This record gives sequence, C-alpha cells and structure tokens, in this order.
Amino acid sequence: MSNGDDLKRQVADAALGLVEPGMKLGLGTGSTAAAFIAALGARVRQGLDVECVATSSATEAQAKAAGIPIATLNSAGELDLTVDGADEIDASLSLIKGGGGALLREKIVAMASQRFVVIADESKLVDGLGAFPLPIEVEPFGAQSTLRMIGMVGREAGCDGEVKLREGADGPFRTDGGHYIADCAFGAIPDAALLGDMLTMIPGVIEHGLFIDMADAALIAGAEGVRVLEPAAET
Ligand SMILES: O=C[C@H](O)[C@H](O)[C@H](O)COP(=O)(O)O
Repeated sequence: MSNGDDLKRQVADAALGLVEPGMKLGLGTGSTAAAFIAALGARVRQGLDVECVATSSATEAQAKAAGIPIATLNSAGELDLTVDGADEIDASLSLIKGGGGALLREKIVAMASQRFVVIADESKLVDGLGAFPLPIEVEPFGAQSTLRMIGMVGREAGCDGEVKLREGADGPFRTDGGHYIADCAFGAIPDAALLGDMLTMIPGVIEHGLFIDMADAALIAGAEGVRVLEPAAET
C-alpha cells in the first residue's frame, strides 16, 4: 500500500468515528471518499444500520457492492452527515472540488446535510485556492460560448488562465447528469466568493466547483496522524 493510500485509509477510519447507528449519510466521490465507503461497508456488513445517498454513479456502484443501502436524496430527505474529499482546501475550509466531475451532485448532497465533513491528506491544504484548475459543470448547448463567458468573468474577478473542456475517452467528458466540465487554469483566485457569485450568473453554467462556507470540518491525514480543522470563527 502506498503512503497516499495509507493516509486515505487513516482519514477514512477517522471519519467513520463520526458515524452513528441510524444516520442518513451522504457519500462523496473520488479516491478518498472511496476509502471511507470501503471502511463504512465493512461496518455495515457487521450490522451497522445506516441509509446512504451517493453523489455519483461510481460511488453508488461501490457502495452497493459493499452492501451499503442506497436511497435517493428525494426519499432520504435531510441527511445527518456527508463525508467527501476535495481537490484543494484553504484555511477557511473553502474548497475546490470536481476533479472527478461529480461536483454538482456533491454540492446538492452536501447542502442537504446537517454536517458536511471533508477528508483529505495534507497535500490538499493550500494557502490560497486556484493552483488546481477549477472545474465548472456546463450545459453542452453552446458550450464554447459559455467557456468564453467563463474566461471573461474570470478576468473580471482577477483570474486569468486557459478555460478548456475536459476530454473523455470518446469526446468531451460527460458528468452523471450529462453535462460537460470546463477546467479553468485560473491560478491564484483572489476572491473565491466573488468569482463563484459571478460564475453562477452565466446561463450555461450549471454549477462551479467552489465550495465556500459549506464545510463544517476537515479531517486531514499527515505524518503526525489525523487532525481536525474547523472554519475560523468570524470576528
Ligand atoms: O468530483 C470529484 C470530487 O470532488 C472529489 O472529491 C475530488 O476530486 C477529490 O478526489 P480524490 O479524493 O480522489 O483526490
């Protein structure tokens, strides 16, 4: 097992400590969330009673194979806890997500949860967001026009960099919802809240991968073990 895999397993085990019998859980997407799902599955097979909502078809398939009961978000209603990974995490627990293309369902599920906890290894911690190209889910109709508008809006928000469609095995990558993903190499994002607000005003933008003021805590695995970060209190 690589060191990265070991850190994912450690942080997944730590997140399992937040799960109580009878909880309704949101299950994130990506390799770190997959480590959590594997750990959760082992507990479910030992008799832990939970009801879960998946943020992607990949997560749903993994969870079902592990014996975890999966419900729709419509039938589950409000969730107690969602556990998910991230591509970048800053000190205020603002996130970039969507490296795996699941950001829309991830954001819907996180918003439907009383508690949203991010799990990651310490390589995901950043001083400022933006080194990881920001994923934005876009409507396929007129996508090139939407990409140009994203570039313009980015420059107005102080970000500049290439905006390009993510490629899949056979043409543009498609999300579970059938949309495209624009990856935006903005570099440093000076004001993520402003950029997020401006992006949502573009009609072809379905959702962006900036998760601001959403995470209640981050569990971060590193050489010294797993530590808990919480958003700094407003002064
Ligand atoms: O769309 C994918 C998600 O936002 C993932 O949670 C994110 O990309 C982190 O994935 P990983 O844990 O594999 O680094």
